Formats: sequence, C-alpha cells, structure tokens
Amino acid sequence: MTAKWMPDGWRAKPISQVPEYPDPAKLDDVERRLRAFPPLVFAGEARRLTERLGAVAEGRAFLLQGGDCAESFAEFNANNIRDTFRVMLQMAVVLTFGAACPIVKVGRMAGQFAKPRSAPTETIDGVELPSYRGDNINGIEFTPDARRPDPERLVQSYNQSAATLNLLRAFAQGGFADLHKVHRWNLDFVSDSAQGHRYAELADRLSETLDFMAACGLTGETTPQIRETEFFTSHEALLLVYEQALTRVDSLTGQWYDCSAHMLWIGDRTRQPDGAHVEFLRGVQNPIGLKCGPTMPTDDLLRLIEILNPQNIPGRLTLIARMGHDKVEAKLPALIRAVERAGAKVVWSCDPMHGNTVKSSSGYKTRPFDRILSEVRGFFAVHQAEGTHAGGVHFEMTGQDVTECIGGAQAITDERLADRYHTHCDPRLNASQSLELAFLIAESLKRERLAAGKRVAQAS
Ligand SMILES: O=C[C@H](O)[C@H](O)COP(=O)(O)O
Ligand SMILES: C=C(OP(=O)(O)O)C(=O)O
Ligand SMILES: [Mn+2]
Repeated sequence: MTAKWMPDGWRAKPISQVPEYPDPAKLDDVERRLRAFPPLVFAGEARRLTERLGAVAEGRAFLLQGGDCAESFAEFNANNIRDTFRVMLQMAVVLTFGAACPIVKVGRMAGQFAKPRSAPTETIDGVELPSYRGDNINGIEFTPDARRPDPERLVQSYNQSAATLNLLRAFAQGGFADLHKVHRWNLDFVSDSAQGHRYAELADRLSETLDFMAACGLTGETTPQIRETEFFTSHEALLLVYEQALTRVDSLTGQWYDCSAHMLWIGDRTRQPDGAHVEFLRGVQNPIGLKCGPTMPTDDLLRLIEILNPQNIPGRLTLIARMGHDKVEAKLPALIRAVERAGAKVVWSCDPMHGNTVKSSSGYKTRPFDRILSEVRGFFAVHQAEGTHAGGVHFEMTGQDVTECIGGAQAITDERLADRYHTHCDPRLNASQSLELAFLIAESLKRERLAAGKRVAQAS
C-alpha cells in the first residue's frame, strides 16, 4: 500500500540541490507569509492541462513547452513576457500546420527561478563563493552578500510570478492571441529573415482560411478558439519550501494541488526515487514532468512511474528525455520499450537543450543549433521506429534577439556570443532560432502524420 502523503512529508527524506539558509527563523517567517498568499493558479486549470496532456499521451495532440532557463528580477518587464509568449504563438501556428492537431502550450514562465547546479561553489580569481542558484535563492553578482541565500527573495519571486501570470492571462484571452493577428506576431528583427518570410507566407494561408471559415459562419463569436488561446505555466519544483507553501486543498475534490504553476517537473539531478522531490510531487495532483537523462536506469524509471502515476492517468506524467544528440538513439529505445511493456500511459517530450551544452572557445556556455536539431530528429526517428508518439518538445528560449546558442540560419559564431549574451544560467534559443526549429519539427510531424495515414490506408 502507498504511504500516506502530507505536504511536509518530503522533509523527512534525503534532499539534494537545496540552499542552506543562514537564518532559519527568517525562512520560517517567509514560509508562514507565503502560506497566507493567494494561489497563483487554480486546481481546475491544472486538471484541464492534465486533460490536454492526456490527448498528447494518446497521440491526438502535441506539447510545446518553452521559456527561460532562469527567469530573473533584472529582466522582468512586459516586453520580455510578451515576446516569449508571441514566439510561442508563432511556433504553435507552424506546428499546427505540420501536425494537424492541437498544440498544448506550456511556458517555462511565471515561476521558473530555482536552478540546480553542477557544482555547489564557483571560484573566480582564487575567490570561492556559493554558486548562483536562481533569483529566488541568491543573486548572480559575484559577491559574498549577493550569493548568500535570502528567503525574502521568495516573496519577490511570488510577486513577479503573479504579475507575469496576470499578463499572460490577458495576452491569452484579451485579444492579443486572436488568430486574425497572426501577421502581427512576427517580431521586427525576425520579419526580415528567411524564417520571417516563411512565417508570413503561412500567416497569409491562415488569414485566407479564416476568411473562408467566416464565410461559412465560423468566427471568433461562434468559435472562441479563434479569438483566444489556452496557455499554461510550469517550472521545476526544486525549492520545496516554496512549493509546499503554495500547496492547497482543492475545495471541489478535496485533493492537494501545488498552486504555484499548472505543471511542475522534477529535474534530472533530483529524481531519486526515495528522495524529497519525488516524495513531494507524488502527492500533488498537477500534471508533472520528469526529466530523463542518459544515466536514467530503466528500473528507476519504472519505479518512478509507479510512484508518480499509480493510477496510470494519461496526461499526469510527461517524460522529458534530455539525452544529448549523440546518445538519444542509443539510450531512448530501451526506456520507451520498458514503458510500453509496463503499459504506462505517458507523454514523451524531447528537451534537446540540456544534453547539448558545451563551453565555447570564448568561454561562454553555449549549445550548437545543429546538435539541438539533431537530438530532436533522433527523438522523432526513435519514436517512429518504436511505433510510439513523439509527443512534444521542451526548449529554453526567449523572444529576444540574444546570441547564446551558436549556429542556425543566422549563423551565430563563437565570436558573436558576447554581443547579446543575457541569460542568467543556460543558453537559450533566440526568437529566430526558435521559429527555425519549429519549421523543421513541423516537417517531421507532417512526415509522421502522412506515414500513419498510409499505414491506416494499407490496413483497410
Ligand atoms: O538548467 C539547468 C541547470 O541548472 C544548469 O544546466 C546547470 O548548469 P551548470 O552545469 O553550469 O551548473
Ligand atoms: C535543470 C534543468 O534541466 P535538467 O534537470 O534536465 O538538467 C532545466 O530544465 O532547467
Ligand atoms: Mn537550463
């Protein structure tokens, strides 16, 4: 029988990747205040996302999850939020044409602050300080003061998440996402590029289709999906004191929901089956993600599936494979086969970012666009060979014109990384690279769709 679950049960389990707060009384005080704050999302919204992801698990929809590696206090402004949101809208349009199915949009936004790190400390010029762990924990400046974990930062990140979510809801439902505005989503610096032109052509086709539909009586009035969109939020549930404080009982179902975001995921560094992060997430009813890196043992994966989704609810669990371009074809098939043999209903998504980070000759962490693309292609190829659904993608990306990942049609070079390298943690795709990738994935989705259609035709 499964052990009883309580929101603070994780505290008795071994935990990794957490900061040591120098003043525990101050942390207690912040936790107490957070517990009294309103929820950021509602249980019903999280349930709706589980339903949408259930369609992905069953091969009837595709997941697009993306946003910052680490949101920051310094880069918090309406333009940044709008630009990431609109590139995701553009990508969703492109993917819809390829997949001919609904695209479930989930932002790494409105709460994606805490970062697990490879090393607990960082040394610069002989000075050793704690690593930066995300703006909700400590500051990025390399000073002892900034690097000291400060619980008050949790209140600021809660407030920033609330304001971000408020704007995202307005963008999604207040007219910005109306499909009639599809041309206007093209960002200025992208519009005059190959991606921009390709997108404009697609937008023309969509506008024509909308005119046709209107002539048939289908408008924003009759069909709200034309006028507004659904957009969900997500982040890594790393800092459990914060997640616990925002976990509430849903009055409708009597079940626990982590109301800090619609979807939460477990990172590749904190997925120990007996560890605190797994213990916490097994008890909240939100849809959850689980990062699966190349060192994930098949037995662990099966055990984690049993712990995290004992009722085998489609949409409850998304497995986010982040193998690396050179490992995906060797490592992924065994995991997929084990999941299939167990009859587990999961969403398979591909994070082609975290297994492809390299240090450039100029010293920056970067990710070559070719390797990102190659991992996505490998992911699709493996699923095609196994006869399973390549359900989604998970990107670190921004709507800004940054130079953090090398390559792509813009051909960003090592030397140009310094031009606009703004990330607080990992290198992100910029708007143009994100769109380029969406077009390439749309082609794979179309191939998958046509191949499936052919199989059905041959069988009948
Ligand atoms: O976002 C993921 C991790 O936090 C990040 O890749 C860790 O980076 P590091 O290897 O520089 O610590
Ligand atoms: C920490 C992350 O990834 P992973 O756990 O896969 O390394 C992340 O997605 O930011
Ligand atoms: Mn990252």
